[in-house]
Formats: sequence, structure tokens, C-alpha cells
Amino acid sequence: MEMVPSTMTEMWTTMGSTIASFMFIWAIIRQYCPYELRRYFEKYTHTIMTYFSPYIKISIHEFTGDRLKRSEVYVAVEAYLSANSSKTAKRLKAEMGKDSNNLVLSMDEYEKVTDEFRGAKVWWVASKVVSATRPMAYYPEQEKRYYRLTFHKRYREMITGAYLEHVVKEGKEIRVRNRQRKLYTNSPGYKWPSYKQTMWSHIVFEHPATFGTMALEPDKKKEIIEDLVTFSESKEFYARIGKAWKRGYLLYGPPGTGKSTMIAAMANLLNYDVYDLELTAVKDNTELRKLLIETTSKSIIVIEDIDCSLDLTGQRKKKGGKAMADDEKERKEVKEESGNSGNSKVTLSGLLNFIDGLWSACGGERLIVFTTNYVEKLDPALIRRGRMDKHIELSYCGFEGFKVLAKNYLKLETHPLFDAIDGLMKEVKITPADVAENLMPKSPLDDAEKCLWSLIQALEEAKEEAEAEAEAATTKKVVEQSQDGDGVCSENCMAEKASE
Ligand SMILES: Nc1ncnc2c1ncn2[C@@H]1O[C@H](COP(=O)(O)OP(=O)(O)OP(=O)(O)O)[C@@H](O)[C@H]1O
Ligand SMILES: [Mg+2]
Repeated sequence: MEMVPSTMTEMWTTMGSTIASFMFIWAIIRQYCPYELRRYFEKYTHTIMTYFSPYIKISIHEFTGDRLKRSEVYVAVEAYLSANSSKTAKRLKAEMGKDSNNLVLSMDEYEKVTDEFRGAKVWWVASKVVSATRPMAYYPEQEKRYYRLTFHKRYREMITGAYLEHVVKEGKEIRVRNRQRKLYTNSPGYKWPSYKQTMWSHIVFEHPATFGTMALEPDKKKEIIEDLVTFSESKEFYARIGKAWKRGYLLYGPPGTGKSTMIAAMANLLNYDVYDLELTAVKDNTELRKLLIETTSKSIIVIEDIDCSLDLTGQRKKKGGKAMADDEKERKEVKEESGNSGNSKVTLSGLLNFIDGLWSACGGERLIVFTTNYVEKLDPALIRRGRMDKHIELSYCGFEGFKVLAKNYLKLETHPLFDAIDGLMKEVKITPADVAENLMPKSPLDDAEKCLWSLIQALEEAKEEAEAEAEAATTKKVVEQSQDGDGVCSENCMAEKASE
């Protein structure tokens, strides 16, 4: 009887020392053996262990073969595990959640969590492989992250079928619910290191504009909202008619009429991300295509001031006067910051391909929005229907638009001064940006009436300016006509003709 404990003790001691020796050998191998030999050793240890183990393992990697896009399954699993693991995992990482006011907890690296599905127990672990090679000595090591799912082989069919389907479906739903919308840019001043996975950098998208706060004719506003909502609900329709699920919008109008504001309102209405594409920072058509592939669905791809980005031959456009000087200065700064030659070779055909070539169909559910101050300068091929499906003109502020702004800025729905403003608005052109600026209280003592007077004054000044300009134009015309006719015109004759 006494022999048993001592035999047991001996057995444990032997096992303990075997494991210790194995660990010691493994530590030496890790420390001193070349990488290839280590991989070789690991491979065969795994094969032997897998042969005897009743458990099956499935790895879901963040990037698949082409390394262009994060794997959708990985992203869905990440969301599923973030939502389900925070109650059971012991090591969690915290990130800022939607609207930057709550923390989202997810499982940390190498953390293991359990999940149950129809009575079957499964284990998930978040892990990563660190690549032995680096592009440059000073670049960080390349990390390939993955999730590993482990389960008993008796559940093989159920886990590989129904369970994974359930995880991906729920993960996608969680992502849509918790999505913190992002504003991406292909930032011109940023050098992309070759190890970096994506060409876009992003910040959280927090623009507060909505269609409710936009000064726009009510009918026009309603039409645009309906168009956008119909698009977002038309997945089946687009599939049925054999068209890629995307839609192009051209927003045009003078500066300060709300083009950029409308893009933010669109993103807020549909809950989409925004990709602000700076064409002048794109090296060539290949880079443009790469940027396109990296955009996700449920997004708006924006190219602002498209008329300043390209001309028909794909060369950068030259503007006149101050605009040109500013443009040159800006381009020089970009060149200096980015360290590239600034010779972007994006061509019109590259851009047309970007909008509706074969690659544009990847991802789906995307809006492409161009803005311009000069619609007439654009190549018709660029804005033809089918490419830019909907053309929206944003123009000067009308009385209806003013009422929206008065409600937003001053909480006023009506006021005795409204009639005077209505009358003046019929006579002079004023942009919503100028109206908004005048309605903004300039000191804590400014009340609504003071702001309205400020607007009236601005409108009257604009009216006087317009009248003076019209008068000067008439005088100039008269002088030209009289010089064409009877040579030199006396001052009296000019005054006479002007009064006619
Ligand atoms: N239609 C509008 N409704 C509400 N606010 C507006 C509207 N248009 C302009 N604004 C106000 O004016 C400011 C400038 O507008 P925005 O940047 O959208 O003009 P834009 O048309 O994009 O001008 P640009 O052609 O110079 O880019 C905004 O911050 C917003 O407050
Ligand atoms: Mg703008």
C-alpha cells in the first residue's frame, strides 16, 4: 500500500523532469537555432500533436492571400468576440467606442475565451505571428494577426456550418450597430511605409450636419433624401438589373452654398464612412485603383473641387492670377511635405475607370460624390448620367433656406423683420454661408433681433454694391459703344447716353 504513493510520486517527478527538459531544449532552440530550423521543429511537433488530439483547430487570418483587404470573416469574428468575450475574458483591451463617449472592451492578444453553441463548447484565442523578415531594419516587425477556433471533432459539421455562419452573421450586425464612422484621407503629407497595410489614414467622423439643419428648398431636400434612402435599400434591385451597387452625385454651385455640408449630411443620414480623396496626392492610375480597392462598402468617396484636379489630358490644371499662385504654393508645400516629385500621372481615363470600371464594383453600397464651383468646365464624359447619376445644384439662399437657418441659429420661426429680409433676398444674392455668419451671435449680449439687423445690413450693402456694379457696367458699355461710333465722346455726351 505504501508503495503506491511513492510510485506515484516517482511518476510525477519523472513527468515533471521530462517536461522541464523539453522546455529547456525548446528554450535553447528558440534562443539559438536559426529561424528555418525552429519552424521545421514547430511544424513536426504540431503534426504529431494534431495526430493524437481529438480537437480541431480553425485559423481565421486578418489578411488573406492578396493582402489588399482585411478579411471580412476576421472582422466579423472580431466584432462577435468583442461583444461576447468582455464578460468572460480576463485580459481585455479598451478602445473608445461610438460617439467617443463609451469604452468598448475586446479580448486582448493571446487571451482565450469559451463560447457555447447548441451544447457544444468551443474556444477562441486571439494570436499573431511575427514575421522574421523586415523590409528595413528600422521598420517594426510585420505582425500577422489571427483568431484560432478550437472544438471537439465530434462537432465538426455543426461548428464549421451553423456555428461559423452564426458568428459571422452576428458579428456583421454588431459592426453595423457599433460602427464608429470614420473620415478617411489619402493624406498628401504622409509617407506610406512599405509595411503599412493601408493607404488611407482616418479619424473619427463627427460632423454634426444633417439635412434638418441644411438651408435648402423643402422639395429639393425631400427629393435628395428619398433618392439616398432608396439607393441604400436597393441591394436586390441593383443585383437584378446587373448594375454595380453604387451611385454618383455631382454637387455644384458657388462657394459657401453647402456642398461640403451636404456630404456630411449624406453620411449622417445613411450612417456611411467618408473617404476624402485628394487627387493631387495620388501618384498614378495604379495607385488610384489601389485606393479604390481599399475602400469599404457603406461609404461615400468624395473628390472635392474636381475642376481643379484634372484636365482632359490628365495634366494638372493651370488657373489664372491669385488662384494660380495659391495653387502653385500649395502644390509646392505638398511636394515638400510628401517628399515626392509632385508629378501625379492620374489621367481622365484613370478617373473614369475609378468611377465605373470593373474595379469599382468591388465592395458595393458606395456613393461617389464630386463637388465643383464650375460645372461648365468639366469634361462631359466625367459627369454623364450613369457616372454622375444625380446632378444637384446648390445655389444662393432663398427665404425658405433663411427660415431653416433662423430656426437653427436663433430658434426663431417667425419675426416682424422676416418680411424685410424676404423682400431683400428677392433682390440680392447671398450665400447660405454669409447668412449663417450674420445670424451667428458675436457676443453674449447679442439677441436674435440684433442678428437679424446684422443680416439686413449685409443684404442692403450687397444690394448697394450690386447697383454700383450694374451702373459701372452700363457706363463702360456706353463708352465702348460711343468710341465705336463717333470716336471721342465728351463728358456731357457720356452722361446723356448713360441717362438714356
Ligand atoms: N445650405 C446650407 N445650409 C446650412 N449651412 C450652410 C449651407 N451652406 C453653407 N452653410 C454654412 O456655410 C459654411 C460653408 O459651407 P460649405 O463648406 O458646405 O460650402 P461649400 O459649398 O462646400 O463651399 P466651397 O465651394 O468653398 O467648398 C458651412 O460651415 C455651413 O455652416
Ligand atoms: Mg466645400
